[in-house]
Amino acid sequence: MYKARILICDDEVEILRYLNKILTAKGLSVEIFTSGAALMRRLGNRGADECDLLLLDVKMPDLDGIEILQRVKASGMELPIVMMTAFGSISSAIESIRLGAYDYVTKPFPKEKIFGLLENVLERKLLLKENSNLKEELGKPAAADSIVFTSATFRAVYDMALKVAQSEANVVVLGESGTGKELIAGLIHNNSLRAGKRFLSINCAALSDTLLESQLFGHVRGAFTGAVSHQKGLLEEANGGTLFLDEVGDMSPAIQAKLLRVIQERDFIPVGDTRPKSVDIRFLAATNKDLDEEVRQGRFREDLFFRLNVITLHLPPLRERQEDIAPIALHFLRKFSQRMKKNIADFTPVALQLLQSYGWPGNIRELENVIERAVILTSGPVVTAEELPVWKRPVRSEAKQDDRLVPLEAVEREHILHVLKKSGYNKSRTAKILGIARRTLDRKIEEYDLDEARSSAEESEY
Ligand SMILES: Nc1ncnc2c1ncn2[C@@H]1O[C@H](COP(=O)(O)OP(=O)(O)OP(=O)(O)O)[C@@H](O)[C@H]1O
Repeated sequence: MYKARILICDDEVEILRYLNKILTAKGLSVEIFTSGAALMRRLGNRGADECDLLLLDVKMPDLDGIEILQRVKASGMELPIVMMTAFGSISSAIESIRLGAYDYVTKPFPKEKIFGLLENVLERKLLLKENSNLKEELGKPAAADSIVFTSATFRAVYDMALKVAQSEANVVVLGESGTGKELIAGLIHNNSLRAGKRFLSINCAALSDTLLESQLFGHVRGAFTGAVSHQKGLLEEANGGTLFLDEVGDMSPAIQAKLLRVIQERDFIPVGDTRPKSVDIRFLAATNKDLDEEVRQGRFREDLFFRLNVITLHLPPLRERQEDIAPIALHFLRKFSQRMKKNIADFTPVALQLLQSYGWPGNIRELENVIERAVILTSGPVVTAEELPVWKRPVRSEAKQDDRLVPLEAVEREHILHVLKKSGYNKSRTAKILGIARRTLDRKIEEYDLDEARSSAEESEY
């Protein structure tokens, strides 16, 4: 039998004694800490791998619970945290949920409340494990990362996502590549009534039509050459939960028609089968295409669009929320230095300024890659400008374009990228518009790493 391990941190000895008693009586393994510092020492020395839950008091004299929560989240440890708050301090409880706490309980609490919570956490942990196994098979990591931001622009989207999470409405998340669409979809699921059920995701652009169909609908034995056994599809696997359709704008008309039927009739027929199976799924979808335009052009079915797009969330690109760059960069710095067992605490002011003045066409995914690379290259305690490839291309945010004096090559790079994007990365057309030879364009694309920018920013447009 699996014995769950619970960490409890509170400066009130009475509470610790009470929790220790009821939890050990249930056969759980408990570790208690009377101060934030003691808890952090334990996590620092031994990590949280074999721990299932942290019960954490919000108010403590040495290190407050919110600060500990932030540190644990920033470190990338996968430890669900339940905050314990005093009666009446609801605002800090809500703040802690925003910062990634799993839940909160208000003191004094009956033991049923704690047991209920524990059951949820443990069940969720097992489900997440299953979930990530399945998702690994599909070649994508699970969306269990924490969401970091400080900007009001992102907060508006975040709050809206939490609001719609409670409803059963289907949601379309729009945004450039790498802006966090899948992360937001995961947030919606985790805060919905379906949170205890599965969250599965599939990239509709990455698979051929036949493969996408059999992944979604499953197939019976002998349905097509190579179908040697019966296989459940994601619709069946996600039953009761949420299915995230990434790059939904790339779905072919044939699959669109089949998906519409699933949403309307709440049933589907596996490939090669004759009997429909009923399903109850919430659909979340994302695309970096302009879906309205796709509908106008007749490439995306209007009826499916309306069914999926009950609510739309627009994720702003990183260049429009410059204040988020530093906290997110720091979050990745901690995550990667911990993973690579390095002790890199910060960026030099110049390095940070470079990160903040760059345009991030590949958004947060590009920032993540840049920081991962920097952590590999850094041997000292801080990341300097030398380790950041963006030093070659100090492209600023659009809004501040006119106030800054930037090198000519930065303007040239930006303009070439702009024309490339507008021409759908058609190099001959771009060269013509710019009035330069195709060879010259190729050279500049290489010099300014524009292929790299394009592959991170425009993958699916390709
Ligand atoms: N606010 C954030 N805080 C921390 N990490 C983030 C944030 N937003 C995005 N990320 C991370 O950035 C990476 C890209 O995010 P995600 O995959 O959700 O983007 P996407 O918009 O779905 O990308 P694509 O359009 O390419 O599918 C992921 O590793 C994700 O965890």
